[in-house]
Amino acid sequence: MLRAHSVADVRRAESLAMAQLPDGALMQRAAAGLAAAVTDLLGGTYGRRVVLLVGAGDNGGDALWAGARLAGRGAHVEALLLSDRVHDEGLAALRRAGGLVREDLDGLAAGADVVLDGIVGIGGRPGLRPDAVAALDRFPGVPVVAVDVPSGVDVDTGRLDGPHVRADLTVTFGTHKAAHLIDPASMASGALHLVDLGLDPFLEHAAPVVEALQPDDVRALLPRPGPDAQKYTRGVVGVRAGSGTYPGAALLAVAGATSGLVGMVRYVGPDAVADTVRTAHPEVVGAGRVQAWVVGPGGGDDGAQMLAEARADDVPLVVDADALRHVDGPLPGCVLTPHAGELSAMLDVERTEVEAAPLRFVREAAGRWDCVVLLKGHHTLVADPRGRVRVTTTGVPWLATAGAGDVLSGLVGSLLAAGLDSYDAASVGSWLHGAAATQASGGGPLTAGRVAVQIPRLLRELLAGLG
Ligand SMILES: NC(=O)C1=CN([C@@H]2O[C@H](COP(=O)(O)OP(=O)(O)OC[C@H]3O[C@@H](n4cnc5c(N)ncnc54)[C@H](OP(=O)(O)O)[C@@H]3O)[C@@H](O)[C@H]2O)[C@@H](O)CC1
Ligand SMILES: [K+]
Repeated sequence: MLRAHSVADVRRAESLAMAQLPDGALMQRAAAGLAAAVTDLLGGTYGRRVVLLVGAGDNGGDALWAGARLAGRGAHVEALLLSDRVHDEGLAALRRAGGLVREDLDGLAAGADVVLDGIVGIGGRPGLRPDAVAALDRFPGVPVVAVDVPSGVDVDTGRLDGPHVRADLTVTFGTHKAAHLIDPASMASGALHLVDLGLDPFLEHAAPVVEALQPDDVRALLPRPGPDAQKYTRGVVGVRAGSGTYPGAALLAVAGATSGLVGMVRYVGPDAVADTVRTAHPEVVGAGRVQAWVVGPGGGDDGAQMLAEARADDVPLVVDADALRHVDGPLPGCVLTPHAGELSAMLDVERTEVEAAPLRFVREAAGRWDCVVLLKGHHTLVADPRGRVRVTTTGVPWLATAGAGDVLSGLVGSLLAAGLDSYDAASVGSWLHGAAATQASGGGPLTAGRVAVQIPRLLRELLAGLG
């Protein structure tokens, strides 16, 4: 499991670790890891041109010490100091290694192979000062490596408030921070590289702000049939979706549900849609007992009725699309799967507010409806009423395509019916959905149907230990 911790917990862990180490040891570990990552990015050091943007704190100190290491190995390193006071020892080390130091933009070289953003780290406030913005503007198209976090983002929430760095790579220290994983800041972090500082023993009891499932976690959680399995004991999922206007949503939700994780899939909906569903999926049967219902995709005006009928069975539900606006009270054990527009309507706030602070609103929704809420986005969030949050880091931008959400709700429903609790079902389903999309995309466009077809292949690889 990948975990992101709060700034307060990182500070606590760092001070406990530092109490057992010689002065400056953690910064040296950070700088060594940073220099190695920059060397990898550049494919070497000799003759490479490196610009350091250096702020007042230890984040600038990391950049200076890493710059000294790179200069020692033949890189041409120039540091722009963005504050009157910067890390003294780091500055002296850079000078000793032959690095150049500038106090304003004028003397700075015009080109560079990489810019290191050591403006601010976990001690920074959101936004950037004009001198930092001007310095970044000087290097259009040059790869930016953020030191610990892209400067200017809100580290604990992932919110953006004013200008900020857009990194190609973020080299972070000790543990991940929320801003690396949570939208919109996650989009400013680029690729992530974690440098181990030996903080894990000191973070053991700190609850993460968010966590992200990894292939081994998903493999361990996947339901699999025992030797005495029967179709009913494996779980039965029912889908109430589709309408005369949106028959395709029923097909796609059923396609997500028939990924092979349950013993049986039922479909209940208008006769004409049911015929189409059964033609495409002959294994799907009609009404009967289920362990979970998927309600709402393409339901149109029937959303309220679909939800009422599914609730009558007293089994866990996945509530999606046209059923979401009819949720009128707590739904313990269930999963709601809104996108930002649907959640904003449910909470009666502007969509832009939800997009600016998805972590806040997904938590609020999980508390309000006493159930798991899966908020779809670039990095989908899954929150439970206890305040736990998982973030999905699988997937590709091509997955933003019509019908992808229908496949997801069917998939999550099948995991619920197979016996996973609502938090695991939603987060594992979202992980699988993103990973299947990445495979199906192969770097190019994809349709929702192809994501569904890919899921059993992905499961096969995961179960074989290839994921
Ligand atoms: N602790 C450890 O063991 C280790 C820590 N490590 C490293 O330390 C980093 C944390 O360092 P830190 O605490 O010195 O804070 P940091 O983020 O550098 O800057 C704070 C200063 O910036 C300023 N400032 C604030 N907002 C600003 C803004 N928007 N724009 C511009 N300036 C702004 C503010 O000063 P002022 O406002 O007074 O000018 C304040 O003094 C951490 O991210 C990691 O990289 C690693 O070496 C591993 C070991
Ligand atoms: K930074």
